[in-house]
Amino acid sequence: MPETHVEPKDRSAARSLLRLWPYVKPVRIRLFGAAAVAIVASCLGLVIPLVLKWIVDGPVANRDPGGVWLGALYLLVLGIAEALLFGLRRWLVARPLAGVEASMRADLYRHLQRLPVAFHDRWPSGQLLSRGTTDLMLLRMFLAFPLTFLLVNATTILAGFIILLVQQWTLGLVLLVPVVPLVILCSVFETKFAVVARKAQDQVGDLTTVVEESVLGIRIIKGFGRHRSQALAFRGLSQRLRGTELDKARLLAGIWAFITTIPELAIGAALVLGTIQVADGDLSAGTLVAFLSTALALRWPVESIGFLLAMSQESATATERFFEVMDTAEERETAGESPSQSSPPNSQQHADGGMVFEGVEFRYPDAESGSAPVLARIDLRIRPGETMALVGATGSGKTTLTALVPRLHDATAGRITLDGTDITAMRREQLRELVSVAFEEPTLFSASVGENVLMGADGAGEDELRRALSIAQADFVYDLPEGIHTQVGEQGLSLSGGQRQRLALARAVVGQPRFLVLDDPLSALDVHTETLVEAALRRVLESTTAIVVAHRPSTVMLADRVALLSEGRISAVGTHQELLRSNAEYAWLMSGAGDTPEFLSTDGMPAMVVPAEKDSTR
Ligand SMILES: Nc1ncnc2c1ncn2[C@@H]1O[C@H](COP(=O)(O)OP(=O)(O)OP(=O)(O)O)[C@@H](O)[C@H]1O
Repeated sequence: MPETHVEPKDRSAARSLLRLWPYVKPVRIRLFGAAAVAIVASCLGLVIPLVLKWIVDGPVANRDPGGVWLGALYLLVLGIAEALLFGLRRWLVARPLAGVEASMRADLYRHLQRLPVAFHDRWPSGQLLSRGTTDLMLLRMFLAFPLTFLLVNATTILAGFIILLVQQWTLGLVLLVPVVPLVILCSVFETKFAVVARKAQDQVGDLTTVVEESVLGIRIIKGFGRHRSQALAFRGLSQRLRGTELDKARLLAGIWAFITTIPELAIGAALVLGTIQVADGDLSAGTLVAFLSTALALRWPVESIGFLLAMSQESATATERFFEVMDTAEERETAGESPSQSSPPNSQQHADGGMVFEGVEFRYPDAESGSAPVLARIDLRIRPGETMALVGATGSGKTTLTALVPRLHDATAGRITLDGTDITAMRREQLRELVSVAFEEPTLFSASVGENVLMGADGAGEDELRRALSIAQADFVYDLPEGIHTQVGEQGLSLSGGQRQRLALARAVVGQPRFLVLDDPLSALDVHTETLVEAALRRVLESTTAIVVAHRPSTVMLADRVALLSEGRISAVGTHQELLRSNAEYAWLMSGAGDTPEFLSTDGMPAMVVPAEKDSTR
């Protein structure tokens, strides 16, 4: 089960939240306008006690019913104005903040597309999903509510205390006493809450990963009857999240209790002192009523500070989680030339054309230091128009080698050239126009069959689509309910493995690429379909330079020559027949499991390994 929890660094919530400024800047006028409207609305609430004082000391003391009615009318107008202004505030922020959320989400998605494959290998998908959904929703809510109300409430509290001190400064000082302990308590609360907020948000990410894996792997779970153990594991994770949420609730309840009780005690003390002053004739009854009403009107702005701080902490955590992804460096662009200078290779210009690997070495970024590289000293030349099969035992590095050509990973040493141009000197878009890929595990997207295939080439039309479908022997699509417009489900689950592979193959050939990289693309086809696809593919391969990972002799037959990969090194290059005759390991790999060719040693291991052809790069 994935579990990702990052302890919050020694950080300031305000500094984290300030990073949102570039997104907020375009809507700042509306946001500040809404805050100003809310401040006016909130301060209108503070005028109500002053009207009460006027009613008590004036019309009530003078037994003037007309004055009381007038006072009531003032109160009604103030109440309606307050409500309308709060409504206006909400209207002002709703649309721009939805826009802020959408643009952050779009940036995150675009960035994810540009991050190297190594990043996606490392990060659980649920962590990325939760950052793009729950975290961004939290941030929209923060900008709409806590951010404004922290400002509004702080201003209201300040204005309220000025009114209290002006009315009766001794009683006002009594209410100011709790400020010091409350500030200390709030800062302790913030530190503790930051830790659990981060934990909870990371746990939501872990939970999302499990849900996603379970949905995608539902066939395996059902097939192996693992639903109970999966459910149990899921329950374990959700219990852990529940525990963290309860920790959050406990902290919030604690701060809430203090924030409510301490000011109440101060108001109680002010009430007793005020009553004594009224009895002594030092204070008018109206002033005491107004003083207490103002103090009570400040209760909500003070009490709300607890959960506003909590929401701000969660939002600071969400901001950090968002920028953890956004701060990760995108794929490196061209090393030497600037993108505008680089031009696609021209096979006519280069005698040294084709696909050439020169001293290529590769080590995965997360490999242990000191461990052997996955690929080492790879020198291989695939001539223009030639098809090279790549054969090797499981784990020998075939997929890794093919992934270097479209730069899904960058070689850690050496270089790869296409028709004489170093692939690192090309823009990635150019490179990926030149090179098409089809992997053993074909991924289809939630789109129509046609759209899935046409993803392989910009600007290709229906003619190219039909040609590609024909090459890949994917004519079955015309029998689907809506032909090429049939939507295939997430990952094409509604299609068989062989059908998906044929569509992935069609996608690889639709753009008639100059270079093709096929990672065992026919493994899920029945022998008859495989024969048909091979016949059509042979025509395509004639006009491209291709590298094809092959596990079976039938796939090897598509190739002009074969390169044997042994433990990350090219150990032999030759035609299928040559290698069958001269290389025991190759013969063993091609013979199928259980077969023990006569030239293998008695322990079943290859008796000899032919070294790589000296001139394999020529
Ligand atoms: N993302 C990764 N991070 C670290 N190591 C990896 C990663 N992907 C593959 N490896 C390791 O690299 C080695 C070569 O893997 P690769 O998938 O290239 O082998 P392969 O020859 O294609 O195997 P197969 O025939 O089974 O598909 C293996 O030891 C594998 O464990």
